[in-house]
Amino acid sequence: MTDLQAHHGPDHGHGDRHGHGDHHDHGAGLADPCAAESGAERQWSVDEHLAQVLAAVAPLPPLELQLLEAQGCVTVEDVVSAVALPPFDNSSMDGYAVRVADLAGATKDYPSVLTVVGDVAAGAASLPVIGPGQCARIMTGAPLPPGAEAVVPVEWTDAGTGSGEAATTMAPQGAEPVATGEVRIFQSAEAGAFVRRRGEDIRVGQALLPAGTRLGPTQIGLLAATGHDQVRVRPRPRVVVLSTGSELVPPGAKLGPGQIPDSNSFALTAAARDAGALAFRVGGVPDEAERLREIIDDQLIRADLIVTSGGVSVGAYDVVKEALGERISFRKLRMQPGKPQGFGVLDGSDGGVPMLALPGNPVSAYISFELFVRPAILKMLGATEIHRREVTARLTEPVGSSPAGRRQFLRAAYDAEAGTVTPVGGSGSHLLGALAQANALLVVDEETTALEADAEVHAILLD
Ligand SMILES: Nc1nc2c(c(=O)[nH]1)N[C@H]1C(S)=C(S)[C@@H](COP(=O)(O)OP(=O)(O)OC[C@H]3O[C@@H](n4cnc5c(N)ncnc54)[C@H](O)[C@@H]3O)O[C@H]1N2
Ligand code: MOO
Repeated sequence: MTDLQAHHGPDHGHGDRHGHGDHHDHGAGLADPCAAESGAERQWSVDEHLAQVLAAVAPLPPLELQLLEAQGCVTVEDVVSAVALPPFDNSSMDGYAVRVADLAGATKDYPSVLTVVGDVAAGAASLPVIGPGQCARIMTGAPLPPGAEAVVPVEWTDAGTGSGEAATTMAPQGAEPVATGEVRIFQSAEAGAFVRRRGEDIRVGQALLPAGTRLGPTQIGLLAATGHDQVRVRPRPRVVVLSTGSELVPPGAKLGPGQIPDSNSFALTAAARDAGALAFRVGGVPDEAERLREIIDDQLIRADLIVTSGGVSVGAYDVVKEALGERISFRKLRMQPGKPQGFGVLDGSDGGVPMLALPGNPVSAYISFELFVRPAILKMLGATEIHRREVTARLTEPVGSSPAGRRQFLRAAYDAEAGTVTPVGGSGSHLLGALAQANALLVVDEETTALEADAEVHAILLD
């Protein structure tokens, strides 16, 4: 017995109600493999297993990361702005920087005629001083020159062409851009018109992002805009994903008799990345315990978490169990799919490395990931919300049978507008087609063996 096994909860040895009318449709009319019961062996609830997994993982120690390395990571301290945004008063339009008194009463028929004393492009370092009767050509984002109080867009002017017509661009076709001479302005403007004021977005000393913020594109943009090139976050957990099975070949390879493409390592690696991990896919490992042990021991050096699929049941070639039976705990969970699971903490060179051994059936592996691995990754990331959103919805059609004593997770389509959930495909753990169409998991609790249409149900949203 491993340490983990020694931590079994109070119902150790109770077994469950499984096996007593515990039949459910596996979608393809096959007998339920989960229905075979193994005597009084203790079975774990979903919540007990999850609690043990979460107790064994901790938020990773923080690091300073370059902004783009920190995407998807969670900040560990409040970030305060040392600068103002915008950093200086600047123009929001291509046009002319003016003094408002010079435009009093300006109209199409009686334009104000101003002398253009300079040209201010975005990034301009030296600025002309605008005196009475003067203006400067100015571009969007360029600093407002001293003396100017407002900007008029080029469309309110003749752009210096002398034509008396409103301009459509700063450089009318066929004409040279004019930053000297005179410009006619056909409308008056208020002080501050088309000027973006220093600090109107962010003030110096303003809190930008509180500790615990998950950095998405907009937060990264804000950090860059306020001059941060690095940010202190918890790094992404490094997750090594391994699939086991001698029948597996890489997708795209020619299939020999009995062979199938390895899909789990792809789905699980993608799911780990989606959760915010830095995931490494280690291709299918054949059912050879010694080989698997070597590979896992090699991976320990770079892993914060190891996830395997397959080889955890009771078959003759259940290689994960064979290879690691002494180092992690294997148990049965009161859930469908996902009954057989392994979990433990392996000794790494730099401390313990949690390992979750998920069942090989592709739907079981994915749903197990959603329920146990994803929250573990999010906890390591330091996220405050580690679970998917759950909703209550109205079931559109009956669920004929659900195994007693097991929490069942059915693939489902959730319609947020209608507030409904509809099962998609059967409950078989090999039915990947419907999984790819599902956006939710319909949860049928342990006590419920059938559901009527219109029943109020719980669903876990997958996106
Ligand atoms: N006698 C019993 N047999 C089974 C039981 C049981 O209680 N008694 N449980 C069944 C349940 S439930 C599950 S789930 C599976 C779990 O088995 P393993 O984790 O040992 O998985 P494998 O046997 O390796 O594979 C199962 C199935 O999935 C396919 N598979 C595996 N890996 C991949 C992959 N990377 N990509 C695509 N498909 C994969 C594999 O070919 C098998 O068809 O055990 C039941 N049996
Ligand atoms: O139903 Mo198994 O539990 O296919 O994962």
